[in-house]
Formats: sequence, structure tokens, C-alpha cells
Amino acid sequence: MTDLKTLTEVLPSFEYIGTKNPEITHVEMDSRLVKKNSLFFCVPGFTVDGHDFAEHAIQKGAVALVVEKELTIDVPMIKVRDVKRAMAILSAHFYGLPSSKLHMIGVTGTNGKTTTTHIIEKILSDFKMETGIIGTMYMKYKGKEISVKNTTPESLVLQKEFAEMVKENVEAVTMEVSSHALELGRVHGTDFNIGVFTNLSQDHLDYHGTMEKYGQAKGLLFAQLGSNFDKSVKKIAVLNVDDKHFNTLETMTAVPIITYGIEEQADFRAKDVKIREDGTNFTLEVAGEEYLFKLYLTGLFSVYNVLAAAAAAYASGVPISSIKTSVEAIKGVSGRFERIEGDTPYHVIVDYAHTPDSLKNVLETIKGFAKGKISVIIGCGGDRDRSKRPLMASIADELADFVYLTSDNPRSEEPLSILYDMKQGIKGDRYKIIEDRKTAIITAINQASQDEVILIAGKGHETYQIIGDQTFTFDDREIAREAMRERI
Ligand SMILES: CC(=O)N[C@H]1[C@@H](OP(=O)(O)OP(=O)(O)OC[C@H]2O[C@@H](n3ccc(=O)[nH]c3=O)[C@H](O)[C@@H]2O)O[C@H](CO)[C@@H](O)[C@@H]1O[C@H](C)C(=O)N[C@@H](C)C(=O)N[C@H](CCC(=O)O)C(=O)O
Ligand SMILES: Nc1ncnc2c1ncn2[C@@H]1O[C@H](COP(=O)(O)OP(=O)(O)OP(=O)(O)O)[C@@H](O)[C@H]1O
Ligand SMILES: N[C@H](CCC[C@H](N)C(=O)O)C(=O)O
Ligand SMILES: [Mg+2]
Repeated sequence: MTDLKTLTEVLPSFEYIGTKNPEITHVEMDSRLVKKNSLFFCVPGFTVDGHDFAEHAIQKGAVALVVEKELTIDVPMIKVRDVKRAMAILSAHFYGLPSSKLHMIGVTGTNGKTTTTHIIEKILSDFKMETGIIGTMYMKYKGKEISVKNTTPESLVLQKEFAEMVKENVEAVTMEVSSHALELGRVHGTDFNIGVFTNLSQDHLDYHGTMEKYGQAKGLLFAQLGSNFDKSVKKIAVLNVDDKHFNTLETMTAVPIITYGIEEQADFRAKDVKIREDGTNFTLEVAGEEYLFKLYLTGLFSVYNVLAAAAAAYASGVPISSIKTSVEAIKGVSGRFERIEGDTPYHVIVDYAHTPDSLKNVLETIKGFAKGKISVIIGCGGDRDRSKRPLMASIADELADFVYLTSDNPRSEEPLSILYDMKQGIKGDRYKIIEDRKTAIITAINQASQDEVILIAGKGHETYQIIGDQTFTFDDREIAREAMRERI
């Protein structure tokens, strides 16, 4: 609890409109969630403008507003240039700057965030640190799993959860930091100790417009590292030296850098990489020593994720020997290269590849060991980057023997028009359009030949499908299992 004047003093610049100084016991950005004595943030959204809900918020008990434009309402108003960033700062202070009491690791990049955060979490928790994890799948700590709408939640959701974690003695938090979150200020006010960059490739151009702007957004994580002047706490940037975007990120941060990679010289470097169907071996070179890693995880991209996680864990004080033991025990991450077990002469793999680069990586990995034909079942999300659609179809067409184009989460778009966009990337006739995803999975499985590998891509761990404004229960893995059991 605090009063409005004391709370808002921390803002770099603002106009205090009104004379009253109410006590604030809650901070909210959704009028429907407002309680008595709330400070309500009027967020200009993509769909509606939060300023239009100020009256509703006051009816529900809001006693002050943070606004970008002055409203004719008789409560104190804090006028700022950017409500979202002000909200990030104020909610961080409201909850007692909890992120500065936690060892915070933020992972950004186009692909590999969920996987890398899970690897880091496993290493830290094996090292007897009390951990929390936030990302695409959930927020999880102390045995509690909280569902999320976004990979990186809004600042006030994050700050509230960090405060809860501090209360429950969590020590380290590993979280995915999306480019949307960085651009929209969701992690402004979060004090990261370590920033990790996985890679940058095409996605989200609908939102960012160009790759340059998308890259700049990712860079914000590294630019904000160490900007709080607290010299007692070590800040480190963990960067993928093999990625084209490395040089830009290097210039965007002022903190020490740990590099990782395979092709270029790096602090954490993998060599002698041997990829098998059921795992990967490589030698890690670090600080003049060599360690042989034997992973259950497969694919070159998994080596990158392990290197990133190892460097972040090492920077967090975990010795390499512990890192190796933990990483070697990881069987996989839900929905990422998940093999669907079954006594069948063909193989089914479910993977969350929903970008051109991830699809290419996964298909190249499969090509490395497949003894039979490769089929891929793939769609693209509606209300998302349209320009990636033909690219993904073209990669599937090039690297697989047969492509089933089907719906992912069409959202508000016409499913067949998404598939039409995708079809532009296909050259020959080794494809079929089956709009209904369940039918596509069943058809592919019923037609599978000896040793064929079927990749069901795009939805991974998701247990739903969004068509129009309805969300249906849907799990690629369940449907595949059922089809494998019932194959005619
Ligand atoms: C484009 C985008 O980022 N949209 C996010 C945004 O929604 P919005 O701007 O449409 O919100 P809005 O509905 O216009 O509402 C504006 C304001 O009015 C308020 N309001 C609204 C109605 C009401 O009755 N009362 C009220 O007060 C809302 O609470 C809000 O404060 O703010 C919402 C609340 O935080 C987010 O959940 C929502 O994410 C949507 C679901 C989304 O799909 N975002 C994607 C693009 C995204 O952020 N993705 C990234 C990662 C992707 C990746 O990993 O590849 C992510 O981090 O999830
Ligand atoms: N380092 C990597 N490089 C390229 N592709 C990867 C890498 N790691 C994983 N992938 C591929 O990307 C898919 C998604 O991985 P993951 O969920 O870890 O990424 P993410 O960055 O969290 O994605 P999102 O943006 O949806 O949160 C995986 O299923 C796999 O196909
Ligand atoms: N975080 C990504 C996930 C995409 C997953 C895919 N299944 C889709 O729905 O497009 C996004 O929101 O763009
Ligand atoms: Mg993710």
C-alpha cells in the first residue's frame, strides 16, 4: 500500500492533474478487474482504448488514473507520454521492486526460447536453487502452474508474480522475453541479471514491419541490462556468435558478453557434433577444458540451445560438471521434437516449428536419419505474419516428400485463404490441402509407408485450436495416438 504522490515520484516525467492524494492498494489495466482503491492504467490497445474504460474503472472503485490524454473525470490523473512504460515502472515500485531480489534470466530470440528456458531451469533446480519459469506454456514455481495468455505477460502481471515468488523464497527466474514484450514495454522495469539471445530469423513481420525493426526490439533486452547502476550485481549478456545479428547486439549492450557457438570462436563452443535419431553428442570447449556431452535432445538447434543454457547457468554460478549432468538427463521439452510412441512401422513427431527457420531445422534433422519417406503436416496461424506462409510451405516442399497443408490456429481469418497463401510456395504436386487438421493427421497416418517419418508441425504443446473466435480442445499428440491405434 502506498499513496499516489509517493508512488508516482519515481516516474521520470509526468503531470499530476488534481489535488487529492489517495491511498493505492491495487494496480490494474483492465477495468473488469478493478477493485476498491485501484490505480487504473488507461492503456491504448490494438483493439480498444483503455481511456474509454476509465468511467467503468471508477465505478468499480478506481481512485486515480494514469493517462496519455487528459479526461474530464474528477479523480487525480497522472498524465504521461507512454502509459505502458509508466505502468511497468509504477507496478515494479508498487510491488517493492521484486525482480531486483531475484536472479533474473531473460531469454529472447525467434526460436528456442521455451526450450532454452526449460534447460536453464532444470540446471538451476538440480543445483538446488528454488526456481520459477515464465513463458509460452505457463508461469510455474513452487509446484504451482499458472496459465498465461502471452509468452511474456504484461508488466503488472509480471511484477505481481515476481513479488509472490519473492514471498515464497524463489531465488532464480528464467523467462522468455518476446519481441512484442520488449517493444510494448512489458519488461521495462524488470531488472535482469542475464540476457540470453538464441537467434533471429523471420517471424512477426506483421507486427514489426521489417527484420531490422524486429532485431532492434530484441536488442532492447541487452540495452536495458545493467542500466540500473547497481554494481554489486553481475550483469551478463549471453550471445550466439554464429547468428548474423550478433554484431548488432554486441554494440547494443554495455555489460560483459559470454559468447557461444559452433562455427565461430566462442567462450562456449561445441565441436565434433554427432546427431543421431535419438540424441546428440558433442564436445564442449570452455576455458581451455573439454567435456563430452551426450544428449537425448536431437538436432543442431538443440546443441545451440544447450550451449546458451550452459553459458547462462555458468554465469549464474553453476559448475560445468553439474551443468553436464543436468543437461544429459533431459529427455525433451513438451511439444518440441516429441516422438509419439507406438508399435508402428512408421514414426510420428510433433514439433512446435511455426517459423521458416525452425521448420527448416527440424526437417533437416529428420532428413539426417530418416530411412523412409518424410511427410509434413503444416499450417500457419491466422492474424499473424502472412509473408512467412509461402516460405514455410516452400521449405516443407523442398525438404519433405509429401506436404499436407492444413489449419493451424486460423483465428479470425478464412482457413482456406491461409492455405492458399501457403500453396504459393509449393512447386510441384506432392501436396494435398486438407483444411481440417484432425482429418489431415488421420489421412497422413493412414497413408504412412514403412519407415516413413510424419512431422506434425506448428502446434507442439498446444491443447487447443482457435477457429474464428472459438477455442476448441485439440492436441496433435492425442489425435496422432488415436489415429495410430485405429489405423485402418
Ligand atoms: C498485439 C498484442 O500484443 N495485443 C496484446 C494487447 O491486446 P490489445 O492491445 O488488443 O488490448 P485491447 O483489447 O485493445 O485493450 C486495451 C486496454 O483496454 C482494457 N480494457 C478492455 C476492455 C474492457 O472492458 N476494459 C478494459 O479496461 C484492456 O485491459 C487493455 O488494458 O494487450 C493484451 C493484454 O495484455 C494482450 O494479451 C494482447 O496480446 C494478444 C493476445 C496477442 O496475441 N499478442 C501476441 C501478438 C503477442 O504478444 N505475442 C508475444 C510472443 C509471440 C512469440 O513468442 O512468438 C507474446 O509475448 O505473447
Ligand atoms: N535454437 C533453435 N534454432 C532454430 N530452431 C529452433 C531452435 N530451438 C528450437 N527450434 C525449433 O523451434 C520450435 C519452437 O521452439 P521453442 O518453443 O523453444 O521456441 P520459442 O522461441 O519459445 O517460440 P515462441 O516464439 O513461440 O515462444 C521447436 O519446436 C523447434 O522446431
Ligand atoms: N507465439 C507465437 C506462437 C505461434 C504458434 C502457432 N501455432 C500459431 O498459432 O500461429 C505467436 O503467437 O505467433
Ligand atoms: Mg516460447
